[in-house]
Amino acid sequence: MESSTFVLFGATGDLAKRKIFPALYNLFADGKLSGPLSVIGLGRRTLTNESFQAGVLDSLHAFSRRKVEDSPELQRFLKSFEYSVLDVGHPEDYRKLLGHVQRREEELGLPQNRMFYLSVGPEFFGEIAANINASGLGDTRGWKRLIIEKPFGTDLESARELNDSLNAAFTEEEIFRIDHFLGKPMVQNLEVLKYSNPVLRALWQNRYIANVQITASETVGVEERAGYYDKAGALRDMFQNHMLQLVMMMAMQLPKGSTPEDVRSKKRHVIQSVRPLLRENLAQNVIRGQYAAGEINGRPVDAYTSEPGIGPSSQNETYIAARLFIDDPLWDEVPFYIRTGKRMKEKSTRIVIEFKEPFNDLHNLNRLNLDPNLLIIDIGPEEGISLQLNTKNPRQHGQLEPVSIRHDSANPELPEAYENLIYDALLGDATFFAHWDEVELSWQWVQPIIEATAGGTLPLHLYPAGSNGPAAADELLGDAHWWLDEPTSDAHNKITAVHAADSEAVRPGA
Ligand SMILES: NC(=O)C1=CN([C@@H]2O[C@H](COP(=O)(O)OP(=O)(O)OC[C@H]3O[C@@H](n4cnc5c(N)ncnc54)[C@H](OP(=O)(O)O)[C@@H]3O)[C@@H](O)[C@H]2O)C=CC1
Ligand SMILES: O=C1O[C@H](COP(=O)(O)O)[C@@H](O)[C@H](O)[C@H]1O
Repeated sequence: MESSTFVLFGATGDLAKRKIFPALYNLFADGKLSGPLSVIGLGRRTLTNESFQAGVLDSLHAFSRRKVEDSPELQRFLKSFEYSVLDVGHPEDYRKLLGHVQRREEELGLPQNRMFYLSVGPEFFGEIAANINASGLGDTRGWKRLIIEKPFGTDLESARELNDSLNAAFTEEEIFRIDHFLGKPMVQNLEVLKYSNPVLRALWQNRYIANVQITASETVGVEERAGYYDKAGALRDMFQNHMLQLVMMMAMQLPKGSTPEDVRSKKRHVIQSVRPLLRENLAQNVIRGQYAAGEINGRPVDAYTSEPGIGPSSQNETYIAARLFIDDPLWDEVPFYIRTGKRMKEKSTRIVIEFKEPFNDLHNLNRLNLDPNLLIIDIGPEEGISLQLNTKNPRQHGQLEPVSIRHDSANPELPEAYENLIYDALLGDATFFAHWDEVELSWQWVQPIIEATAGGTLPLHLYPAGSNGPAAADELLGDAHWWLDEPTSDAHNKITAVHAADSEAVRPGA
């Protein structure tokens, strides 16, 4: 890897503290950052280099997966961090920054490779890119790259505008859009699983797969992010990006030895082939939900509308589920059920593949009523793969029963998503970053949901905190059901009953 300067906008913020500093430290400690390191942190507040370095050290103690002990190496790492005051809207601050970057390049003998990481609100992205261009920061004799965080726009139009403003200063090849789900080891493993296991590879198609279920459930609520979340909702916070990326990663098929371009082209093909949502049947295919008061791990929790910073009549969704189809011969008529929500029963990101049971079709007189074979891919917080098979139980008169074969791959030594992604960006490998085409096509697909929500035609279903989501989401699956949902509490059963009897529990749109 060629050495570079890492210019971090938003270096005094939450993401820098929780994810970016620990990721850089772990890469450094693993010996993955070759040559001298130069990180220049930016923010409006005034900090000396020493106080900035002390903040970096605090964040390592709090968030690094690796134990942090004082050593000459640690001191060397901390000394590579310097700080400059920069207000996004002040062009003179960028000229000052250019002087700072050049001074460090000379002091450390660094090539003019510059990584600009925008860990600031998306409203600043366009202005920063323009100022990088205008100030000369982008005129390098080496490479320049831009890492940006989500959210990438708030709808199709704003995403296009944002992309145009970035393209004025950076080419698509220079832009690395982070979707941290793509940095998770098990997501990165998905493709390998398929091409290196002939058994799975053969089964990865509509002939054998009955349906695919992708769940990202969380027990946390809105926390301190009311201002952002009440506008974004689950649709923009998780669904348009992380969930649709998981669909692409799950459904694409690649030959071994594929290039990053092949991966992106296959992903584009998948998202392009997702059958468009029609206004007429949107409510049968998409379920929006919001958590009511409930109980999580034995503790009572408030309704979303009672959370600090959220209005009592908020119509924002904290849960969304959808049924979608991919119009491609490999996936023809295989439903993909996807859902994500806050304040649910458990924290879990998981893909479940339900295989068809050829003997259980209606015309077969020898129906066995077997449980289907399931392939379960646990992405987090526990990582692992399980296969559910049917076998005879000799102690139960040879009765058939399901057994699970499981491999747990959790390992605290494994790099975290941000480490993987920052490392790849430094190498210039864009495989696990979202290409603009994927982002644009994802917004295009969710646009009818945004419009129906704004027009009040997509109802908002309440679900009790601590449940598996609104009962209406079960109906998406018809005769099938969500696999591996933990049993729900009485509260859930009660509210399900209320759903049926009392239209108060289903709020029509705003
Ligand atoms: N935190 C998280 O877990 C996640 C965050 N993100 C995204 O990452 C980005 C950063 O989030 P987060 O760290 O949480 O946000 P914070 O609000 O914690 O930090 C914002 C940062 O931006 C800087 N900043 C704000 N205004 C200006 C300005 N006018 N000029 C220069 N710097 C400015 C602040 O510095 P100062 O106050 O010193 O000016 C601060 O360093 C956002 O886009 C967010 O959506 C994405 C996924 C997860
Ligand atoms: O991007 C986001 O992801 C987190 C969930 O990520 P995970 O890695 O903890 O599963 C979510 O809590 C947050 O609202 C969202 O912005």
